[in-house]
Amino acid sequence: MTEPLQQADHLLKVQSLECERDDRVLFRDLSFSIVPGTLTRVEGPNGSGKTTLLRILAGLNDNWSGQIYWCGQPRHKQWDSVHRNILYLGHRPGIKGVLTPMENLQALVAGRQSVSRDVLSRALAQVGLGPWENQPCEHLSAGQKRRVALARLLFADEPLWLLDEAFTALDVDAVAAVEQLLAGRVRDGGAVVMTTHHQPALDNMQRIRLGHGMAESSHNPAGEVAHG
Ligand SMILES: Nc1ncnc2c1ncn2[C@@H]1O[C@H](COP(=O)(O)OP(=O)(O)OP(=O)(O)O)[C@@H](O)[C@H]1O
Repeated sequence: MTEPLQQADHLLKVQSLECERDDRVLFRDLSFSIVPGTLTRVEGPNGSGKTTLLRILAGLNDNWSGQIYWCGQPRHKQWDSVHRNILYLGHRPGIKGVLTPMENLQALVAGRQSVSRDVLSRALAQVGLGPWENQPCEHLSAGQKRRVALARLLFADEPLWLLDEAFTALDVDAVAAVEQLLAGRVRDGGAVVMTTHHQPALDNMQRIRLGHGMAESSHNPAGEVAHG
């Protein structure tokens, strides 16, 4: 379980963020806040820096300048809290092909919670993988592999989820199920930041737009507007 966070009006606060790659500015002077109970979509064309931004927020990319605060304090002073309280799912499913969905899910939730095999089995059934529970993942389709990774979200109690292309390869029913999961998470006070080329059927999204050398954020449900 995660520990209580320090009181602050935001989980993440980003100020004047700049990132250059291959001598190209991906974004500059980008400022926004991520507050509890909100959903934020990072938008932009291919190559505009969405994955890069998400990895920076997760602390997986150091190639940036600016300020990043976590719960009111400079992020670099509290990596333990950051790592405990942020869930990052990358655009690749991040599962092992030689392992079964059950074994992958056991590995994904291990270390945070002790969850029985029956509970994991129900979670796999919930994401439509019941019949494939014990097949090696290398024999599954792209969408089924993505479902294995997304089953992890059913056990995720981290206050901030960073999801890169979570809808990729999912069929219509699975997309709707993930949307419901995210909406529920936000209703419960969690925060979600995601990249997706799919237009989610979700209300009150803050948008961060990247691309064409421009970056801006808009419609912060918490009332704060920042721009690049
Ligand atoms: N490992 C890397 N080394 C160097 N440059 C990279 C690397 N990964 C990505 N880039 C460059 O960084 C830029 C932004 O890539 P990024 O993956 O963040 O874009 P994106 O908006 O997520 O794209 P997409 O919509 O295609 O997923 C691209 O120009 C890309 O060429």
